[in-house]
Amino acid sequence: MSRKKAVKGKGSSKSPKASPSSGRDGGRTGKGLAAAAAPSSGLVYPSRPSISNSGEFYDIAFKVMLVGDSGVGKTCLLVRFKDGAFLAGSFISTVGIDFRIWDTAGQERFRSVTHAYYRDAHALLLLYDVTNKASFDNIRAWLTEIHEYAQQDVVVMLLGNKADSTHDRAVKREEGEKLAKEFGVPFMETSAKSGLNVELAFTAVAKELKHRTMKEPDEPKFQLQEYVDQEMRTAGCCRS
Ligand SMILES: Nc1nc2c(ncn2[C@@H]2O[C@H](COP(=O)(O)OP(=O)(O)OP(=O)(O)O)[C@@H](O)[C@H]2O)c(=O)[nH]1
Ligand SMILES: [Mg+2]
Repeated sequence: MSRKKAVKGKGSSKSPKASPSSGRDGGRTGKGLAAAAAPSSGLVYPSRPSISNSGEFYDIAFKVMLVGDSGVGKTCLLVRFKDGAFLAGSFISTVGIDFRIWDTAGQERFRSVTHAYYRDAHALLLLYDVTNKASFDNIRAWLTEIHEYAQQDVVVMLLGNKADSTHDRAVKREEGEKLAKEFGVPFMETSAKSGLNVELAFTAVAKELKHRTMKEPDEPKFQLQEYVDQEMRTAGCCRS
């Protein structure tokens, strides 16, 4: 697995619009978004390092999707990540992995379109809004949908977004933790507004995907939730 061969200035990145759906944001797209869908296996192993839309070389591409009710902050989270942490050059840029993130529309009327894109997703960031109880209650339905349409081994992470909105909070952190435990998925609260845990959410998923692909047979499994908890402890609970 060779490392990334060259990196152009991140600021030069201009992702084409190829979102699987278009919500209120008109289908704004994310970092390194693929112009064409990945092959059905999902994993992209170019015979030689290929160049991504952002002008970076990579050996493997992972497809990550942001899902959840309309208005929970999917697009904002992606924009925050894309314009912040990722630009600083992180874990992802050092291992030569293209991390393609697909922003989806949460509106019901686009749901059937989104389903079609679950199949080859490697990871799903499932968001609810901590100020919107209904978006939290709908998480069960989202998880059912994910089980139905996504790959069995898809990495799912539950994110309670808008954690900055302390006055309007309608869902306690403990409730999010409990639900995540029930479904055996990692969980954290985020804020696209303040940046809380945004980088951590994406890098934790990237680490899990990288580990799965590159791990030696006798290497222990990457513990995503443990990693997240450890990182939050190290950062004194609130990363931005
Ligand atoms: N306070 C606060 N507001 C947020 C946060 N993230 C998003 N918002 C606001 O929530 C609203 C919806 O955000 P979007 O990112 O467009 O939501 P979405 O999930 O992409 O919605 P759809 O595209 O319709 O599925 C916007 O008004 C944002 O400003 C956050 O972390 N904190
Ligand atoms: Mg959106």
